[in-house]
Amino acid sequence: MRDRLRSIPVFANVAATAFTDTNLPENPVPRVGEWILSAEAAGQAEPHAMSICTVSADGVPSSRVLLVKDIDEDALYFATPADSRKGLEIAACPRVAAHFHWPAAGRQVRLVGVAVDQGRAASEGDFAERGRESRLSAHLHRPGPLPSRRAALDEFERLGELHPDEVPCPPSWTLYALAPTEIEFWEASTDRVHHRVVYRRDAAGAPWHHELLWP
Ligand SMILES: Cc1cc2nc3c(=O)[nH]c(=O)nc-3n(C[C@H](O)[C@H](O)[C@H](O)COP(=O)(O)O)c2cc1C
Repeated sequence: MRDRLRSIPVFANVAATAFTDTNLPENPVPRVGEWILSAEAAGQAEPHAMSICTVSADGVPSSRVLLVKDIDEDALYFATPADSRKGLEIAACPRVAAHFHWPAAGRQVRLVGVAVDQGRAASEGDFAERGRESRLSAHLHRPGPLPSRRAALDEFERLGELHPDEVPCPPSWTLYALAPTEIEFWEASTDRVHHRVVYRRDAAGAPWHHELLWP
């Protein structure tokens, strides 16, 4: 395994860098969206998927992948059930870390911030924009173990019959804003002298400061 893993190419698709010290915006949040779109243009599948790490009340971290639904000047938005593991952990500790890796673009972004519940109207608005199967599958979220895959398939079919037209938004479906206080942009360079810049601010809404970091 060791030799096999060490033979896998890295940064194979790195293009000429567009990341320059003179091209740094004052507000880095929209730049995350720009990097998502340029990763898509570079051929990255699901470039809007980020891993997000939460922490349990007793300090045990856990991470999973979520889709980013929107980005504005101040935050990234994601949606998930509030009674999921991540939702319960956010309720106990809203501080989260998130991460994108776009191999097709040779880039990553790391974020630290707080997750903020956007309320029922925004959550229902997000739910309404999901495809029918995704709306139905949101109703399959239950606590505890699943007895068999058959049970989930049967329940999915039952839900489809129960809701032939409109699929109601589950009360726990929640749109969250991830308002970052730290964002680090990383871009590979073929000479291995990679680029890093970190932005920090004291709180959401406060001014951003940035500095370059050693590779
Ligand atoms: C590409 C991808 C996108 C996903 N998008 C979402 C999403 O937007 N919302 C969500 O609740 N789960 C999404 N999931 C599933 C989560 O990764 C996770 O398995 C699920 O939400 C349960 O997480 P939890 O037990 O940590 O709460 C996605 C998974 C993948 C691989």
